[in-house]
Amino acid sequence: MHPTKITFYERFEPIILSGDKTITIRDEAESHYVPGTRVAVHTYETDRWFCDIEIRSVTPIQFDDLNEEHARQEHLSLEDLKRIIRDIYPELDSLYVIEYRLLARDPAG
Ligand SMILES: CC(=O)Nc1ccn([C@@H]2O[C@H](CO)[C@@H](O)[C@H]2O)c(=O)n1
Repeated sequence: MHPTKITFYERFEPIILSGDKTITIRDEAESHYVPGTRVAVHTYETDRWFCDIEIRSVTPIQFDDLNEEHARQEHLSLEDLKRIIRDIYPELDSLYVIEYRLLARDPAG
């Protein structure tokens, strides 16, 4: 079964809902999303739903190959992106770029 839910740290909610953040970078355990499928987005902290996304692609990436284009799609500087990924995944080099588009957001949010 393909996964139909993903969580994000709450601090990224505004840039996801504005459409400025269009990728997330995850480990192998979270790499099994299927392009074309709809996924519910919840906050990591409280499991609150805040939008749905459609998966566009899932692409393997090595940490050392992260570039300015990934940073732009994360709405971060490359330096900040690398620091954040090192905080979440210390010592992990094999990562996955999950590209998505915003489908629906909570009208009350
Ligand atoms: C449980 C768990 O791992 N949750 C994660 C993991 C990653 N991310 C963000 O995705 C991008 C690349 O990693 C960065 O913007 C990260 O902060 C996130 O919001 N929540």
